[in-house]
Amino acid sequence: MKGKRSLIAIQMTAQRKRLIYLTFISLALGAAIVSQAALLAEAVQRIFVEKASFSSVALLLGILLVVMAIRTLLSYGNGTVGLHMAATAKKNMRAAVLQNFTHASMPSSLQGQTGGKVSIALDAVDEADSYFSQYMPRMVETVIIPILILVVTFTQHINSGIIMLVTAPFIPIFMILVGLKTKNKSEEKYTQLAEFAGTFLDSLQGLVTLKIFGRAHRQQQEIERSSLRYRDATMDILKIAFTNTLMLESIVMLSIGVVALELAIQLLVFKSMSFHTAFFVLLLVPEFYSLLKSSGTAFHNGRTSMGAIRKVETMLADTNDRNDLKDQPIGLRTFPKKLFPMPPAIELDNVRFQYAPDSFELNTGSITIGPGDHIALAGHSGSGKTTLLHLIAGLLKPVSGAIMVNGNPLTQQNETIWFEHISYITQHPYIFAGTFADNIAIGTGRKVSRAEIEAAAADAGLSKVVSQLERGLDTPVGEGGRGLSGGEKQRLAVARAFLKRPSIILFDEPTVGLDLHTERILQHSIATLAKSATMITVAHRLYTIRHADNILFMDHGVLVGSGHHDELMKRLPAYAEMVDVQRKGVPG
Ligand SMILES: Nc1ncnc2c1ncn2[C@@H]1O[C@H](COP(=O)(O)OP(=O)(O)OP(=O)(O)O)[C@@H](O)[C@H]1O
Repeated sequence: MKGKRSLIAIQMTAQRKRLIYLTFISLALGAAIVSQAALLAEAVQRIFVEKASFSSVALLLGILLVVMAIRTLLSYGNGTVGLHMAATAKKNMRAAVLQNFTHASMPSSLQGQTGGKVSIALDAVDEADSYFSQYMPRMVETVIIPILILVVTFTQHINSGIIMLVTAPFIPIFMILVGLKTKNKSEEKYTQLAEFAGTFLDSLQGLVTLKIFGRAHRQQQEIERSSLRYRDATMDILKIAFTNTLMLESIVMLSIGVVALELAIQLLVFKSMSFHTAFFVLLLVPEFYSLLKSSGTAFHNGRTSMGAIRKVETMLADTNDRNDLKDQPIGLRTFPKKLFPMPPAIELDNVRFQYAPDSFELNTGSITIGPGDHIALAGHSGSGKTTLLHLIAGLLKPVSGAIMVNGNPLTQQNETIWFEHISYITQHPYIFAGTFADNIAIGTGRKVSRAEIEAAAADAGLSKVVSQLERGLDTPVGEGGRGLSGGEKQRLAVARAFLKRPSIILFDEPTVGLDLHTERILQHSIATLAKSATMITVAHRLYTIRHADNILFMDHGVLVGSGHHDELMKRLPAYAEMVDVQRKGVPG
């Protein structure tokens, strides 16, 4: 965040033109307010003091009406400019948040609770509204109009001007004191809301697990506690708002009273001023304080908004830091495509990786993967197979060492082009709410025909499953693949890969759960897909390990050996032991 401009400053610069409009409208509004008071004072003077006929003041009253209409229009204009500013600012902020989510690196996407992120993207951005729609227009008005009124008052009656000058600062001082507290409270409110949203979504998604473990009631209490914390934070802000209003009203009433008293004494006791001047000043004084008062309310809303904007800012800064943008792949146009004979040769040169300091560490040593090789990553649970797969995929960045693709560092490849060549079939592929066909079609960025989707489904061994469904490929699938078996989800992922025809297949083999028939279908489809591709499999089945061109055997984050099955059986006791356990325990 150091040296970076705040979100508000960025928005203000982007909307400089509207700020200039606000300034001019406020100037005109100030002039209209003073003119209205002057005309009204003149009309009252003529009608009630000088007893002038109606026809002689008709023109004056006409002008007064026009000025009042202009004043209304200017107020409306100020509000409209503020609303436009708020709409643009919210649109920009939401776009920045969405851009941040879509460009987030793998580790960054995995951090934090989904519900919390959604709440910041929606609620916190919405809360930013009043900063631009109310706070800014009122602040511009407050800087211009009260000064204008004060100058006019001084020219009419110095004593009233002095009273106004002395009492006015109490309002901003009070606003600042309250505002500081409000901003902190508002940040707290958004932390509570994000926490509440996160807990709520998490509980909804894990409802079945919670019920099975008899934790539903306890989780319900946790949601209740979380919602009460949010309520308390909101009530704290409301408490400040009510106290704020009470204090502001008191200051304003008292100040107007003092000026009115002073005017009355001058007019009636000392007879040192005319009725016209006294009435003119008396009309200006409430305008002066009402502007300061409304800016006080706007200030409170503005500070609440600032707390929300600060939350958005922190989230953007956090993910930016984690994404480490300066290390992101280079731009699309600068990438030379000829460096990409596919499938590529991949080399790992002493790659070292850690998720966090003092945590699990991965050291690969030197690994070479030839074009079209079928590699099995083997090792005990937690030995770092998936981490290595993510490094090769470019989803994680090495702390030191390099992953070279066709002789070029992977970190310098363009992410979009690199991902165009990869299919990653995880154990739990994400299935979106939609139809089978929609879910298969996302396998490629290009437009695909129905025939292509049907062919991909058939290649992935889904034809039988689909034919048994009443609506076939148009059958809706629940969010997160609800209603599909683990094998069906993986086959859907394979169908996506058939559409894409990747040069590199990264496959996280299912550890458990598939029946022999489904497993054969899956193996067969993946073997077809892998014919013209490099395939790197996190292998749990002995069958897969034995048939690999090369086995990379990992132990506690270190690549302890590589080679063919027979070779490793002779050379590596740890490998032989793992195979032995597999043979005895798990069907290979
Ligand atoms: N996102 C993460 N943040 C921090 N540590 C992680 C993260 N992902 C994995 N780890 C840790 O890194 C180590 C290696 O995990 P990894 O998933 O690579 O092992 P694995 O060999 O694939 O295991 P399995 O066969 O059980 O899937 C483990 O100790 C794990 O706790």
